[in-house]
Amino acid sequence: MATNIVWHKHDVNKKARSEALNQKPSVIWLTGLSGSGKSTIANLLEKKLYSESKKTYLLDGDNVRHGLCGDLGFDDKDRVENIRRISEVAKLFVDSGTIVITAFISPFKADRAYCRSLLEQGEFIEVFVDTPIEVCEQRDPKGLYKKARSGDIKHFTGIDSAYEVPEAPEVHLTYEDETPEQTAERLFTLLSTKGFV
Ligand SMILES: Nc1ncnc2c1ncn2[C@@H]1O[C@H](COP(=O)(O)OS(=O)(=O)O)[C@@H](OP(=O)(O)O)[C@H]1O
Ligand SMILES: Nc1ncnc2c1ncn2[C@@H]1O[C@H](COP(=O)(O)OP(=O)(O)O)[C@@H](O)[C@H]1O
Repeated sequence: MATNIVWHKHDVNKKARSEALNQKPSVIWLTGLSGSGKSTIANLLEKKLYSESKKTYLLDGDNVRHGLCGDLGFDDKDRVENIRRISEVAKLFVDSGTIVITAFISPFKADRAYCRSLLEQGEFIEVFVDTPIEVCEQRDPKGLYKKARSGDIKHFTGIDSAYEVPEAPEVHLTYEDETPEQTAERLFTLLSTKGFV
């Protein structure tokens, strides 16, 4: 625990940075099972925002686990720490004026709520990518469900590790509704309606 530390207030702040970028920062937090479509949707949404000259950053589970969270595994304790670190990073990006998109399974309600609690009212937009496990398992883009079923991977979400369904997400996506492109377009429209872009 760090002690004897004080918070420094800087003159160039979130408001100034946001005005310079002509956008309002936020976190679009995609949550759902492995293979539900988080990365696909996140990537398309970022491309759309980028094409509109918006400053964005995409934090993606697999990528972050190569570096910042490379020391963490997949038991409950490590998942909690994973999302805690991501939340703190997302907050820093928001302070920089950036629109952050995150694509983590983030299976626990309390951890998603933690990120929300770090931000200002309205800045956290929870998007539940509600693809049933049968569909995710059929897609199995990385072959992980196969490995989990055969016991090669332990603590796999939806098989022998929990996923707590969001109770009141800002956006609830059911996989049959639309293509990933249409979903990204809809999320962009939502950001526009809410005045973020
Ligand atoms: N045991 C187990 N359970 C779930 N997922 C696993 C596991 N082992 C490896 N992987 C791969 O790690 C990606 C999930 O990492 P996250 O950081 O998003 O997970 S979590 O939010 O901490 O639960 C996940 O990525 P996505 O498929 O994109 O969700 C998997 O590729
Ligand atoms: N409506 C949809 N939304 C998102 N992904 C879809 C959809 N339909 C099919 N897919 C496919 O499902 C797979 C989802 O993989 P991915 O985006 O890596 O999921 P996750 O990041 O949640 O693990 C991709 O191969 C994607 O092309």
